[in-house]
Amino acid sequence: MTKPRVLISDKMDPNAARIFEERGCDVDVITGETPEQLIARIGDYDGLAIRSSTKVTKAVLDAATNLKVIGRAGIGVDNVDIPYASAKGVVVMNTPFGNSITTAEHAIALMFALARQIPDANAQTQAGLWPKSGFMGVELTNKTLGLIGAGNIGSIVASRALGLRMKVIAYDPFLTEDRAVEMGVEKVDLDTLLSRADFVTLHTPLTDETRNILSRERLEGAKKGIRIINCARGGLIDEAALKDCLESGQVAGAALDVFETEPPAKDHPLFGAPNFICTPHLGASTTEAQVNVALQVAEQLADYLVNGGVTNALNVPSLSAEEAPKLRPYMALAEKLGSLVGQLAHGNLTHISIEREGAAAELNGKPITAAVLAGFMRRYSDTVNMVNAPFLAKERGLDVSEIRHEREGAFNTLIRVTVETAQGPRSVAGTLFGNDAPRLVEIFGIGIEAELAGHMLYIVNDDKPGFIGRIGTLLGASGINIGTFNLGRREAGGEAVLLLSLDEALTPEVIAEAEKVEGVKTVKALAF
Ligand SMILES: NC(=O)C1=CN([C@@H]2O[C@H](COP(=O)(O)OP(=O)(O)OC[C@H]3O[C@@H](n4cnc5c(N)ncnc54)[C@H](O)[C@@H]3O)[C@@H](O)[C@H]2O)C=CC1
Ligand SMILES: O=C(O)C(=O)COP(=O)(O)O
Repeated sequence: MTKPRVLISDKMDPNAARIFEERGCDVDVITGETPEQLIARIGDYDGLAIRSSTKVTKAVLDAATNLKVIGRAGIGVDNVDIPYASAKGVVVMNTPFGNSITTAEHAIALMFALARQIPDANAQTQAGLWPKSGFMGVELTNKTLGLIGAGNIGSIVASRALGLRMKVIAYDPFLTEDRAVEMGVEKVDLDTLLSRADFVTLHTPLTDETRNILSRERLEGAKKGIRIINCARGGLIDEAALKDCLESGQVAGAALDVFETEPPAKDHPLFGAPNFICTPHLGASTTEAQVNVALQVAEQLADYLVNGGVTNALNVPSLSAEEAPKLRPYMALAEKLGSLVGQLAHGNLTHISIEREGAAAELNGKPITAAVLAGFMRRYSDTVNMVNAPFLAKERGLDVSEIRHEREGAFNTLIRVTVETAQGPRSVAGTLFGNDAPRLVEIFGIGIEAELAGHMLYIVNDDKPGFIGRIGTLLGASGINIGTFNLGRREAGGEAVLLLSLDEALTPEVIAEAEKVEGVKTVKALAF
């Protein structure tokens, strides 16, 4: 088997490359390239490991013809076009916790630096001045800190600020009252936060909702003398308005680790503004955090490329280490059932339902549904996988329903996939033998027991003596070897189904001959 190839395109702790190699991947570390250079190179790789410098645009993804997974050694993924990656079937993962303490500590460091004007005082002192009277600071104790975004980093900042005896208030539409109490913060709306906070610190992702969240209007309407820290993303604050507010004294100080455009232009309007300090996107830059995220991203990417394990993915249901071994045979079964129904059902299919019965009902349904859709959507495209199948299904207007039956039926675990056709509903169902061997047990209402693999021949016929012999003779005369032979029928003498696994693909000529065999109603070559 050829080894998966991984490109590390941003500076990363060397542990990442080591882990990739140990886990059976070929790895290249090529950083600092232009977008054009990356586009020229990316087609060679199965995996891409990045930080915030590499921009994974539509053009990069179009050129990434072999790419299966992108791993962000860090948290923010606004540098990746995730909807387009999803449409292309590329998994996007991040490392959601590896640098959160480090980034929270940077926000606290910047808060102290603002309160005591440390960077300026340091520069002037080292320049030979002794500006003891020019740097009157403020205490943090008893001041109010306003958190915008109270997720992982925001909550660490809150705990540190509470330790500094600050009062912490938070604006986050997804923060529950219970969680706010647990964190020791007061949940408020954004206007209240800005009217009460002495310091404001931002910890949200950059999204359409959060872009420009500190707009000119909000900055001008905030409590006079507020101090602002942004270790999240440029684009959250109106930079031109911030400069005006610093100059007017409306904002008493601002510390930015991130800019709308990085690196910012040499003549960025904020440079030189009063009480403005900045760092070059250093929030995650500690030895500890960089080792954490490098190890984690390499483990996650290698696990996906080598074993199909999915951890911390942003566009596909994750499979935890505990559930992955249990779910994998179900996903194989689900994909085969989706593929079977997709190959057999005719016409414009607008509805698919996925029922899980018995033990299957207890499992995480999302990966199972994604696997059914991956199999099913192959009737429309060869490049479908679990990542893009749900998107493609939505694009085609396919209505997907999921049903759980806790009770067991004839099998202790079962998945049934049904599509609505012009002739009515058509179902196939399968189970696992010995917990890990997928088996088809029902096809369009007829009980059968068959493996679904490789090349297969599906025939619906009248249940009459001599039929099996005639088909066997035809295949033998055509030089096609039969692997397994499975039969099912509605009732004796009624409609019957024959499902054969074959050692090679059927030719159109053999199919045409099979259609002529007496008693045959339907013939279809299947491939899994
Ligand atoms: N400067 C740096 O080097 C680093 C920056 N970051 C940035 O920090 C951000 C936050 O990271 P985490 O706390 O780990 O993410 P998280 O996902 O744990 O928390 C984000 C919080 O923002 C909240 N949120 C979403 N929309 C909001 C809105 N419209 N208004 C207010 N709150 C909203 C969410 O509910 C969530 O609680 C990342 O997205 C990343 O952009 C992260 C690491 C390093
Ligand atoms: O993890 C994040 O979101 C960060 O912003 C860290 O960025 P970096 O990996 O230091 O370029």
